[in-house]
Amino acid sequence: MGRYLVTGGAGYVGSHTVLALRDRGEDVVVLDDLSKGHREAVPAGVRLVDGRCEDRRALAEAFGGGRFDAVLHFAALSLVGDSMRDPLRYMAENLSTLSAVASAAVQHDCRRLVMSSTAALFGFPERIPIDEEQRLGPVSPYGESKLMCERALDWAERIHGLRFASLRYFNAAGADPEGRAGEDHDPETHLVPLAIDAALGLRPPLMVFGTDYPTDDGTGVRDYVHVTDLADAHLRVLPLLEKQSVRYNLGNGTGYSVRDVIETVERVGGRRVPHALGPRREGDPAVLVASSAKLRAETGWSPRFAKLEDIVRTAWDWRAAHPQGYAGARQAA
Ligand SMILES: NC(=O)c1ccc[n+]([C@@H]2O[C@H](COP(=O)([O-])OP(=O)(O)OC[C@H]3O[C@@H](n4cnc5c(N)ncnc54)[C@H](O)[C@@H]3O)[C@@H](O)[C@H]2O)c1
Ligand SMILES: O=c1ccn([C@@H]2O[C@H](COP(=O)(O)OP(=O)(O)O[C@H]3O[C@H](CO)[C@H](O)[C@H](O)[C@H]3O)[C@@H](O)[C@H]2O)c(=O)[nH]1
Repeated sequence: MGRYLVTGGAGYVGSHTVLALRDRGEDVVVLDDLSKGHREAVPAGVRLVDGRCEDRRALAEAFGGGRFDAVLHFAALSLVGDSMRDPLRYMAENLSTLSAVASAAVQHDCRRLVMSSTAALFGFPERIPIDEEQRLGPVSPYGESKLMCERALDWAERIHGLRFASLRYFNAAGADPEGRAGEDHDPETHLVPLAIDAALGLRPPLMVFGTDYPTDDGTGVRDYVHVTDLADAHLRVLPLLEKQSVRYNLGNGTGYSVRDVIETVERVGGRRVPHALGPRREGDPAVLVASSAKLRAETGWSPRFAKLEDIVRTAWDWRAAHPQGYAGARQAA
């Protein structure tokens, strides 16, 4: 059994990765300030340190209980639109959060770290699918902040021997297939939960951002990857860190348009998705689809939920069972 620290483990991708680690019998500590995450998303048997990654006392408490085999770092500000309004906060906070956690890891003799990176590193990509050789060119402070984090880790490796994996997720979606966790953001900006909530009548009609993209149906195309498959990728890169640091683009490799997502939600849920057509959202590329060939070849990773319909079904089931998200679980407790 190993010991792992998961920062941001009360959040969406982090909590699903905590479940994957626990399912494997690992010992897990979560460090999360609950600014976006939920206490109820941290499963029983996992210690939650409620504090900020930049806070020395919280770090000392998290690292205090014994040596970690690796740190999985999810905690970050992660809203692209928000970052366009508050660029310096995004740059400063995402870098200082990563730096504080990486320094503490080195100090406590843990030299393995996995970081959540993003497709936003590539900005408006030159070619589809996007492999690791493509030019990095973020077009938002959020993307830029994650690129700075990757560069900081390069230096930490050279100077402190801290090995790292940077996983550049494309569009995380779906929920734990056993119904133990799901997506509950406030504000919610992601397409799949917004479309589901519109269908369930939990939110206003969905606004389709742009119908004049150079895509088959004019709407934006993305690579939706199941959150449990993302969690699995984290587990699979851990053994590689014994030898080297790695960077992988992480998606299913198939693009679906906004209209595809709407139709899929309607099919899965058996209800209409009320929606209106609107202008493009500033900074949105037309198409983002990953090549995860390198990850597949080097770790054997392969998505269990390759079809959009299967991803959407898990998200639908969780939301239909938790119309108030984790707040419902709080009231029931
Ligand atoms: N969701 C996606 O589609 C997606 C895509 C690409 C990359 N990412 C990256 O993956 C990671 C997880 O994303 P998510 O969707 O699960 O986000 P999330 O907001 O659900 O989770 C982040 C968690 O970190 C916590 N947190 C934030 N700042 C903190 C701090 N300074 N100290 C302690 N805790 C802090 C929040 O309370 C939250 O629980 C982020 O780094 C994000 O940038 C997400
Ligand atoms: O209300 C909405 C929300 C989204 N969209 C469209 O749906 C697609 C997906 O949008 P999301 O907001 O769900 O996801 P993004 O592709 O914008 O963002 C994702 O990829 C980014 C990198 O580009 C970041 O990593 C971010 O965290 C991650 O969620 C886009 O074409 C977007 O224009 C709509 O039409 N209406």
